[in-house]
Amino acid sequence: MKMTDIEKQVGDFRLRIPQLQLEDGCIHGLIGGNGCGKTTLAKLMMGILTPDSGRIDREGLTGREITMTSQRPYLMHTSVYENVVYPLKLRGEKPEESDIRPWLTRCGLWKKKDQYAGSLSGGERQKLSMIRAMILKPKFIIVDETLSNLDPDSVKLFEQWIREIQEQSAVTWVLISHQLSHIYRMSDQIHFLSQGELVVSGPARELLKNCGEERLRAFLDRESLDRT
Ligand SMILES: Nc1ncnc2c1ncn2[C@@H]1O[C@H](COP(=O)(O)OP(=O)(O)OP(=O)(O)O)[C@@H](O)[C@H]1O
Repeated sequence: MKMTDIEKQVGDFRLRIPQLQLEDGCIHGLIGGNGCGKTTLAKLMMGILTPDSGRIDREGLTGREITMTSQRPYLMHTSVYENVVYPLKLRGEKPEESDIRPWLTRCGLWKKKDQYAGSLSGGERQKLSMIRAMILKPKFIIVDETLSNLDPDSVKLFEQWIREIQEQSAVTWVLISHQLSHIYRMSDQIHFLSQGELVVSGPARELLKNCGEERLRAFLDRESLDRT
């Protein structure tokens, strides 16, 4: 996906993306402070928002090939199992229990398959939201702070899962997170937003270890101070 000269106003906030290239089949980390525009940018990628000006080239991706999960996932008022099955049925598929079981088993939710989804814990809801996105086998997945409530073992599990999917099906991932260690472990490319502007993009290791860009340097210093 490629964005050029994008501007988008929402309320008092203005997002500016001069140039953003999201290479296919890579894991992209989208970072920046609270309110800098990460979710707004993700919604533009998804097509939930349209830009006021500029161009988005989705390079042949159709709407159903792009999926987004959020920090506070919207779940249907039914069971865990039905929450996974429903989006597949909407696509005209007729999934068997044996299609669903491995996904829920791997993240520990199979034993809760008949439980009302609204009664899940915050972390369990996030896991269910990830499953709902991944099982649709999209080509482009945006994960907006969706792993933020997971315990370290569960984060590891999903990190492994994301890598497997990327390697097997060349899926493009956009990970939005304030957990820089997660971004550092996972990302091929980093994109840093500051106050509504895309400031710098590039290879993750280079930018996170050794970046001369002043605003990114200051952001990384503040984040690591917050963690001590
Ligand atoms: N519909 C809207 N109306 C008015 N302001 C909005 C709207 N949507 C977003 N904003 C504002 O745009 C700014 C960017 O919001 P956005 O959710 O994109 O930030 P973010 O980088 O994802 O933040 P965080 O890290 O806190 O999740 C915020 O100041 C927010 O209040």
